[in-house]
Amino acid sequence: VLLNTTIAGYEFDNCLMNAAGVCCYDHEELTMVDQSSAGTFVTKSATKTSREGNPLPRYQAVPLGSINSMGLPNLGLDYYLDYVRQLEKQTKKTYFLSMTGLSKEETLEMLKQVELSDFKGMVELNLSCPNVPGKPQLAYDLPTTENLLTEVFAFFTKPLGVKLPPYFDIAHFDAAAEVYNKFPLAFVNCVNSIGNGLIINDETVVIKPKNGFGGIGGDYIKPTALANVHAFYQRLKPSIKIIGTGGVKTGRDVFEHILCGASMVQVGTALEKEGVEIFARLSQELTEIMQEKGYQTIEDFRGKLQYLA
Ligand SMILES: O=C(O)c1[nH]c(=O)[nH]c(=O)c1I
Repeated sequence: VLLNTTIAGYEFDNCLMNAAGVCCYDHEELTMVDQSSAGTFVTKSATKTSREGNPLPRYQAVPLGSINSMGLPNLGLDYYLDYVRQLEKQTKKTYFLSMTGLSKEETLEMLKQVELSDFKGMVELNLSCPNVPGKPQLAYDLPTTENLLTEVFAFFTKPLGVKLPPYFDIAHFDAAAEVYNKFPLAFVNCVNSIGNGLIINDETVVIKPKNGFGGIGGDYIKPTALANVHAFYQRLKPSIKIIGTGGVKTGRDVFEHILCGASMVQVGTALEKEGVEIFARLSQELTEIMQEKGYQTIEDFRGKLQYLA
C-alpha cells in the first residue's frame, strides 16, 4: 500500500500535511512537520510584514474541536520564503507557502516577490481568513475574487491554489466553481474554519477577540468539509485538484476525504491537540483501511463516493 499523491505534477510520498495556521508559525514548528511522516508542510499564512495578531486568549481547544480568532499573527513573507528556499536546497520536497494580503495591492506585491524568487514550491493563497476585524472572508465575494485571480494570473506562473471558506448552498458551489474553473489553479483547498462560531464556558465566551466569535474546527465541521470537497470535485475541471481539510483525526476521516475527491488531506485541530506524531498514526490507520479493502494506492478510491440508487 502506498500513500503517495500528485498535485500539478508535483509528487508527495504521503498525502497528509498540516493545515495552515497549525504547527507552522516558525522554523521550529515547520521543522517538526518536515521531519514527521507528513508528505510536506504549509506555512502560516503570511502578510508582507510580521503581525502580532489578536489579543489573547485567541485559541481554545474543546472536546469536539476548537475555536480561534488568531488574527493572522505571522513573521512576515520574507521569513517563510527564505526558510523554504533554504530547505529546497537540501531536499526534493515540494513545500506550500500560504499567504494573504490585507489588500489586493499587498497580495499582488507578495506574489510578485514570490514569482521573481527561486521558490520551487506551491502557493496557497488564503481567500478565507475569518478573523481580521473589518476584513470579510474574500471568497464569499465572488466578483472580487474573480477580479483578484484575473490580476494574479496575468503575471504569476508558479503553481498556485486557493484556500476556501466553506460554502453552504448548492447555488454557491455552482457559482464558485464557475469562477475557479476560469483559472489555471493547481488546487482548491476545502475548507478553512467555519467562520464566526461561538463557544461558551458557563456564562462566558472562551476567546477574547471579537466578543468571543471565532473560526470553528474539528469534529463540528467534518460534514461541511466533506461536502465542500465533494462538491468541488464534482464541478471543477480535472486539472484543479482538491485538498481536503476539516475534521480529520482518524485514518477513517482521511479515507472519507479522499473518497470525496481529495488528493491531499490537511490536519488542523487534531494536530494542535496530538502533535506531529499524528501523521504516523493517520498513515498507519489509512494503510490498514486500504489493505482491508484491497486498495493499493489512493487513486484506487479517490472520488469514488457511492450514491444511493
Ligand atoms: O485567525 C487566523 O489567523 C486564521 N484563522 C483561521 O481559522 N483561518 C485563517 O485562515 C486564519 I489567517
